[in-house]
Amino acid sequence: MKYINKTDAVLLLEDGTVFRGKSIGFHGTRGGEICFNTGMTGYQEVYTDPSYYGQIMVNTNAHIGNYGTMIDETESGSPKIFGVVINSFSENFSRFTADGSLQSYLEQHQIPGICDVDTRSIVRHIRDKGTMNCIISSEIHDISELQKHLDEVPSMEGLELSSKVSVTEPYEIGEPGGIKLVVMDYGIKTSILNQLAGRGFHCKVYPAKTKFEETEKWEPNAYFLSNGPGDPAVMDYAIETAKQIIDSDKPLFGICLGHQLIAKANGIGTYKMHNGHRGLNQPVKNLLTGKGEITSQNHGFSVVSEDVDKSELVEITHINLNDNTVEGLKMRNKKVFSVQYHPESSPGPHDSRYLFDQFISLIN
Ligand SMILES: NC(=O)CC[C@H](N)C(=O)O
Repeated sequence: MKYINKTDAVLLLEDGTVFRGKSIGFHGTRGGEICFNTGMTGYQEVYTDPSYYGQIMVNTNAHIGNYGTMIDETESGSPKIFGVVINSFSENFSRFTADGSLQSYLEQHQIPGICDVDTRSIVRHIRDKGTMNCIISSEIHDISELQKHLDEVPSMEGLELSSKVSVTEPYEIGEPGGIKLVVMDYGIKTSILNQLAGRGFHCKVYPAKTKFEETEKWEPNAYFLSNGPGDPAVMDYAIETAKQIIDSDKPLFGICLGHQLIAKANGIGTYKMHNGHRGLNQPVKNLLTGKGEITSQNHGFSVVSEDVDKSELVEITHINLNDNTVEGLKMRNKKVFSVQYHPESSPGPHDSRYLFDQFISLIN
């Protein structure tokens, strides 16, 4: 288990904390928002989830890379994370279906990383101090020099990123003849589309900034707002689209960023969390059924619970059992609902996939 690239690497956090380790992936320098994912499996799905665009990922699972990479396990065409922070990185891999090593995958897509660092202490540090920016480098070892590059990394708060990861042209997926569903692509994961198409939806996926009037020309039966990166509060164009869909009275389902946009369209605020929820075992309670579900999550912003309590139009359907944050919403007199977590759960447990069936029942 040896690395091709054994040069020294540095991880510098916004508060001046320095971690030193070895370089993995692409030899270079890149900054982003540091966050951690507690999932024990699924590193490739996580790295290719477009919602992670702009973020540098600390994997709390100690061993990463040991089962290689496989093209069928991507959530988009390329890794969207800006960098990786790993404890024990394995360049060798063992799985007969793998088509390459994680090292070559990261190199090919120019994603830098650092390994041989104490990821437990990094996570404890950012868990206490909160989310912040960071920079990884295997070429600049002088901290004051690296600091200048880190200063140029924008804050995630106030950043619109969906237009950087959305498709550029509309395309269709699923069975013609099925329920016609407009999917607004704010950075959609492939497995969400697979869940929808697999249930017989005929989806037409539109670029993030497509106007509602344009999507209506296709005469859809329902709408879907996808997950995606960035701060929902500054996505005026998408909030406007959500308002128009709601006014049209067509059924609407939103996941993660889509959920936050539905909240914003109803005058409910969002805020940046101290630390986001990123992992595969977040406990959620469905308040409508009283049942619990273990969920897959990836978000750094959340919906203001007090604003929902004051709203006459919207109610909370799901809450997080760790911290009571809002995990699901529905509109009282409309066929509109959303969840903050990821029911497609790739990776993660499949407890929440009933929500896709619920969407079909709502439409019918
Ligand atoms: N997975 C997502 O859609 C993430 C939504 C949003 N960018 C957040 O961090 O909260």
